[in-house]
Amino acid sequence: MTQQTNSGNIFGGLSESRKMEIIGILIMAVGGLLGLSIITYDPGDFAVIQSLSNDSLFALDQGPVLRVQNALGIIGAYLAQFFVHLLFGYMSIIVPFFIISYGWFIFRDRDTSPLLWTTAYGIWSMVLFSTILGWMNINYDLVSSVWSGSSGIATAQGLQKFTAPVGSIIILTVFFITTLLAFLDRDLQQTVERCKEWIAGIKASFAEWKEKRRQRKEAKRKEKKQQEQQQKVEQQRKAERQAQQRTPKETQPQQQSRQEPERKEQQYQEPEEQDEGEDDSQSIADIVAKSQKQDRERIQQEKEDVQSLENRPRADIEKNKVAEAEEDDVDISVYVGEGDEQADEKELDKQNKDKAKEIPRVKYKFPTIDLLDSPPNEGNDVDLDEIKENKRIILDKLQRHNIEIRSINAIVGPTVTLYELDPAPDVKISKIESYANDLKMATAAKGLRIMAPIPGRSAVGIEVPNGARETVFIKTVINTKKFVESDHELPLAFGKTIENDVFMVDLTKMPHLLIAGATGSGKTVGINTIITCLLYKCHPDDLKFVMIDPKKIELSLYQKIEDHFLATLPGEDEPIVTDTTTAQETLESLTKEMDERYDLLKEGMVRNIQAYNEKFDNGELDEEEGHRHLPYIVVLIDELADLMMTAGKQIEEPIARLAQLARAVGIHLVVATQRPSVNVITGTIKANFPARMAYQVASKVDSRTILDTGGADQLIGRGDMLFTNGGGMTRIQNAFVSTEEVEEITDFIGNQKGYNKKYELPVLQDESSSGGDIPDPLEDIDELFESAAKVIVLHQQGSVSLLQRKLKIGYNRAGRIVDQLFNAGIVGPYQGSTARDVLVEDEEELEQVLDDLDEFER
Ligand SMILES: Nc1ncnc2c1ncn2[C@@H]1O[C@H](COP(=O)(O)OP(=O)(O)OP(=O)(O)O)[C@@H](O)[C@H]1O
Repeated sequence: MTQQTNSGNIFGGLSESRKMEIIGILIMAVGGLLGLSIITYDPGDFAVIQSLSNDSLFALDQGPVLRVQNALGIIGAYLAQFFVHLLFGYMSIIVPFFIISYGWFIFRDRDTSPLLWTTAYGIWSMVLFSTILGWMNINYDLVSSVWSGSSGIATAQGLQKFTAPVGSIIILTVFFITTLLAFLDRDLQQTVERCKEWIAGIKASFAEWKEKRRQRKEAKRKEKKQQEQQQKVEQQRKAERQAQQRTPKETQPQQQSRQEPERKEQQYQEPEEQDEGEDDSQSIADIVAKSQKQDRERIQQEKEDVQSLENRPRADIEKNKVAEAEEDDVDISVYVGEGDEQADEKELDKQNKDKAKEIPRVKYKFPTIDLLDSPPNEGNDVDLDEIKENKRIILDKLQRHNIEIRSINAIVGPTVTLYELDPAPDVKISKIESYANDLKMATAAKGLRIMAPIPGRSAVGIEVPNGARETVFIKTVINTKKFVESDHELPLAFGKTIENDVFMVDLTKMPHLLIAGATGSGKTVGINTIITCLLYKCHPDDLKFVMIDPKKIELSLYQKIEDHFLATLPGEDEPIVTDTTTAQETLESLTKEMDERYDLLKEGMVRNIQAYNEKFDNGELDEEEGHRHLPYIVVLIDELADLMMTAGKQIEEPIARLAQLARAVGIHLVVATQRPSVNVITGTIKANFPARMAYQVASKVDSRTILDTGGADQLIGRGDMLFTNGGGMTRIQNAFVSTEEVEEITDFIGNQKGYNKKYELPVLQDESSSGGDIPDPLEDIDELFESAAKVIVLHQQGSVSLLQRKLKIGYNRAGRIVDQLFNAGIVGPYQGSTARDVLVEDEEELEQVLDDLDEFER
């Protein structure tokens, strides 16, 4: 009794799952043993068993039993006899297979119902196949009865009796095919799908190949066109030279210097051409070409974006309608844009903390949001009386000129209010613009700007400055979700648009920025806004600034962040560049840094700095081979005019070169000037800076110089600005960052321990000295060396671009030849961006030098 209870307890104490596991294992064991007995079936075993008496069967002496061949002994022999001999031959192996499957499902505590269909299908297949094999056995004696079993043979015989051999084989074949199809069904569909995908893949690759071929053709066509243009220029020059030969000799240098800018401009305008014919520079040219293509696409995209901004349906701000008035017969609706959603006070700090943790190279804390001043009074107070008064004046003026307006929308921005006039259908919109001065006088508004029509719309826009303007505090711009959550590499939030939206761009996409504005218009604050945005979003590992400030005071506040964020020339004590010579050297060193970065990109087999850094950070590029993490470099120049006045071309050239080529390697320029005249913002500079920011300027001419159109002369100062990136124009109120705020931020960063070693720009010496990397003249001498020497002596000008043009070779090769000419004493040392002196006077002297060289070689 006690025992029973105990045993009952033993089983009762087992969990349900353990019971299932035990049952599962037992079933699998049964299946396994059955399988073993079937596999080791021996037709002779049954005769052995039958010859045994019952006594010998159970006798302790196992001698006769050992004569049974089946691995499972007598039991195995019985089982195999039943399944293999009597039932379905070796096809019976399906039975233990299913028993094991059921055992496994039970062991794993899985639902066994999905096995039902498979079991039914398995049994049917077993019967069918044993019958087919049986049919073969009886008709052709092809297979032994062990494969079909007695049951298979019996079924085949039965079938054949009623349907004759032909009928039976047809029936069996049909059953066979349908059974096979039932099995293949799902797989077949998948196979078809896979085939379809494969064909689609081939089609896509073909289309891609076609597209690439088209692009190649297009590039070739452009190249050809450029060559033709160049040839034309050449012919023109030839003609000019011929003319020169006819004019007195002393006028030549002047003419030459007049031609020089053209040539150099040309050089910068044709980057793809520079490396033509040089294998080693192909990939750099590729990178440049690709980045330029991306620039073009981006500008196009931005054009569309800006247009869509301008075409934005009024419904966007409709919900913020604050008033509607209908005193006279013209409706006016007043709107105030809601602006962007503010982020949680600590969100940016938290995000920055996480970012800093991810970069262990230096212990760094991002400046916190509480360093920035909160606005004293949030929101935009709308002066309805002022708006009604302005409406009255505008309507009054226009009606006097018989211009009928149907309705007016007033959109109140931080600095100006935009009055959108909907003229009657018969009114010629351009007519309104001609009354701009009248309107200005009537509203007594300084800086009234008319857009007739508003781009992309059939309305006329009149921007009238608000009586009381709102300061856009930098905190209200930085602490928005738009800024905090932005994934821009170098995010810049300039300020707010007329609709109170934060205006944001990515400097990496612009890719350089030209800023102009009269003194006191807000440029320096604008630059501070740019730096502040970057400091709040970028880690010092990813960003360095090069600051050039000839005015000496504007950027001096940033000296404190030198150990973290500033890049300088090696051995330079002053972190902020203030004199022209150092500025020139710094810019040239930056072009060298650019070239070095291109080489690194080429070696890393990537096309841009992001991909390169990703590869480097993943450990795919070896530091020992010179690879390094490349931070973005933002070059800030606050007062280009001062530099241009003293160093002219020597400043212009590296700026233009950087502006044209440096984008892909992460060097971006922000250049500001208070003198937007054509000798400061030259054609070359302008051509390479599509993104421009104009603060208030003195005249329409200045506005045209910077924006290619008027408008900046109508701005009202203190951060009121127009921004264009090649597309439309957006009026923005620049966010205000005070000197105190900048000090707080720079103190916060400067008080932290920075990098042990500052980020140094490359040394320039290599290029100018005779030793170093420059090849020995007697070694690996270029086959065009002699021709190059003749060209240089003939033109008395040691310039790389001259060789490029005359010998139709790439920039790198021409540079190498000039170095060889220097080593051979034919040209003088490197002189920055001016051509080298030619030390050989005429061809006769050159012959002598070349002969000496030949002798020396021998
Ligand atoms: N975004 C702004 N919001 C409010 N006030 C501003 C803003 N920007 C500039 N100001 C005001 O205008 C003054 C002049 O600005 P800022 O020094 O930036 O001009 P600037 O163009 O750099 O002049 P300069 O070329 O003479 O250095 C500032 O002291 C400030 O009071």
